[in-house]
Amino acid sequence: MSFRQQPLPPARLNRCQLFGPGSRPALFAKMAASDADVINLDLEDSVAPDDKDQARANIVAAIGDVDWGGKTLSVRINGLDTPWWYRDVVDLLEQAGDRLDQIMIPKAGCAADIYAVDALVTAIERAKGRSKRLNFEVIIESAAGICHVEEIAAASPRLQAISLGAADFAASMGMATTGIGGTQENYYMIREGQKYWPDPWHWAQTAIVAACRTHGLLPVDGPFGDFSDPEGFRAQALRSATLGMVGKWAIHPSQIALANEVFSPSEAAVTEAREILAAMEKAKAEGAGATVYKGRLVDIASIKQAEVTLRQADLIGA
Ligand SMILES: CC(C)(COP(=O)(O)OP(=O)(O)OC[C@H]1O[C@@H](n2cnc3c(N)ncnc32)[C@H](O)[C@@H]1OP(=O)(O)O)[C@@H](O)C(=O)NCCC(=O)NCCSC(=O)C[C@H](O)C(=O)O
Ligand SMILES: [Mg+2]
Repeated sequence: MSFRQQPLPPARLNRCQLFGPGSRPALFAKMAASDADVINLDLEDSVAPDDKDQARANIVAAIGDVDWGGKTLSVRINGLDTPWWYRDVVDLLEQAGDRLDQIMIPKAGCAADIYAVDALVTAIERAKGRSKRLNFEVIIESAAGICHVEEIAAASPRLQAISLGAADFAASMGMATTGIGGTQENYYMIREGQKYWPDPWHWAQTAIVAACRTHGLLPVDGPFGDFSDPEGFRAQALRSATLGMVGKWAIHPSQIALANEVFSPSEAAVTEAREILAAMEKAKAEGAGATVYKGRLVDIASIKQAEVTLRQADLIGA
């Protein structure tokens, strides 16, 4: 371990982030009643340009009017390359109540993008005497974003989470696909006549996980567009969880239970984590730094691995 300790991410659940367009207020109560840990009301790409003002007004009203329970409530503002984003920030901070927990900044390309939003938010918070600090989450979904992901992760103490936006990322990278996440038909290898399909999102995901873990943020997998393919969603989510991501977006209610299941440690995983800690306690009492558990090596690093599972289980109350 470096002299500098790796900070822990915020201690809150982020297994599923449910999105809904700000232009469809009829969905808001359904989103609030769902099992998603995080709600993302959208002002960006699911809202047509002509509907931006109405969507913003819908969201400002709903932040106070709807009972969001214990969920993390977030609004995705428009990108910094549009004429809408500053009005999104101003209206949300000046007109919506304190229930709003965070805003999501899309298409972050460099640390200065986050700095700019931070400066505006900080000024409004001071001017209006807002006591609750607004948090940020960002989406990495461009070539510039992935190149600068580490500086973006370090850009503001308001930052809590970073997601991969597979659709815009694919477009920005010039990837030959219109799929949003998941297996890509033409991304295959051949061995002894058999095709197999590697994961084209792997590199971007691991870069995001590393940047988040370095700076104590929550790494999140973004959308899986084909909501008629639950097995495809589950496969993608399982890969993301294995790589260290803590959750995934849902762009349809049918994806919420899948995300919650994949990003909640199973009973067997929790039992195994507890047994590893017990085995290491025994080893320590006997003066050993390593021991054998179920025929395999466990050592001091295994304690930290087990603690990852147990921290998540504690948050869920399992
Ligand atoms: C995808 C949808 C447009 C589908 O809407 P709809 O046709 O209404 O779906 P269903 O008829 O199957 O709905 C069944 C019931 O579920 C309710 N519903 C639908 N969507 C939601 C939702 N998001 N939250 C809560 N409840 C929802 C319907 O009202 C039906 O209810 P009932 O009649 O009572 O049974 C729609 O799901 C949708 O708009 N999804 C969100 C789209 C979105 O926000 N997209 C932005 C995020 S993805 C992105 O931006 C890409 C990213 O940035 C990147 O670059 O990768
Ligand atoms: Mg996007």
